[in-house]
Amino acid sequence: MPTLGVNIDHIATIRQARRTVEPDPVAAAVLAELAGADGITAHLREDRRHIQERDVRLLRQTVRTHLNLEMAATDEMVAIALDIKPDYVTLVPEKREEVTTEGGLDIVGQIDRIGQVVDKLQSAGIPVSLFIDAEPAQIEASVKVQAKFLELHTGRYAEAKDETSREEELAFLSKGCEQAINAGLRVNAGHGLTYWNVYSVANLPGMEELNIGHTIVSRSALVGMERAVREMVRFVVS
Ligand SMILES: CC(=O)[C@@H](O)[C@H](O)COP(=O)(O)O
Ligand SMILES: NCC(=O)COP(=O)(O)O
Repeated sequence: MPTLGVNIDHIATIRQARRTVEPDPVAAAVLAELAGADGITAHLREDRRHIQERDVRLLRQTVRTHLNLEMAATDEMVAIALDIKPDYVTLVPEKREEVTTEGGLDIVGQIDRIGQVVDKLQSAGIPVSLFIDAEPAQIEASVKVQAKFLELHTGRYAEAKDETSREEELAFLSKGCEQAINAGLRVNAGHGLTYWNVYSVANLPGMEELNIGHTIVSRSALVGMERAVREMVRFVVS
């Protein structure tokens, strides 16, 4: 069975809604580890809409499991990664206007650039994972650039509207997972996974780690609501 990497981006999204200091994603990472997370994932977006550079620097000092830094393959991000040295980097595609990451990274279309970034990071001792759709050509290209890991994008599976398309998407992920493992890559997966759809992906043979964020942050806001209100009632009504 795979391990669980907890993505704490959307704790930071709540903080950035007020540009204040709470809730701190670094504190959330500590609690996630205490609850059994095997790794912590944070995506430092170019537009800094949630995670800030300060968060990644503190996470580097405090995370006791492993820190997976998701980032675009830009010079700015490569410089930050080389300085902070996360346990591994996941290269992801980014569009400023998107609500969330749409589709996987196109390795085929920018093989030279991705190859250079992978080489630069891995030569500095930072293993690289590529966040891609489970397309055979993208997997072959990922082997060519000598990435250590793939993260298969599970967004289409998660958003499937009916059982038939969900099964098709699962079969697509399963084939991709098998192709990548046979080619010597290690395979993670993530995006849009929830308490309701994670089971089948977690059972794909050879899957190493699932990175899950939004659904965990959403649930923590709800399961924590009663306690949070009770605590405030004690201060207000006394
Ligand atoms: C690449 C990816 O899947 C994660 O970064 C996750 O989606 C959280 O970040 P966003 O919601 O900002 O895309
Ligand atoms: N790479 C996927 C990730 O880190 C978490 O995605 P989500 O669960 O927030 O959709």
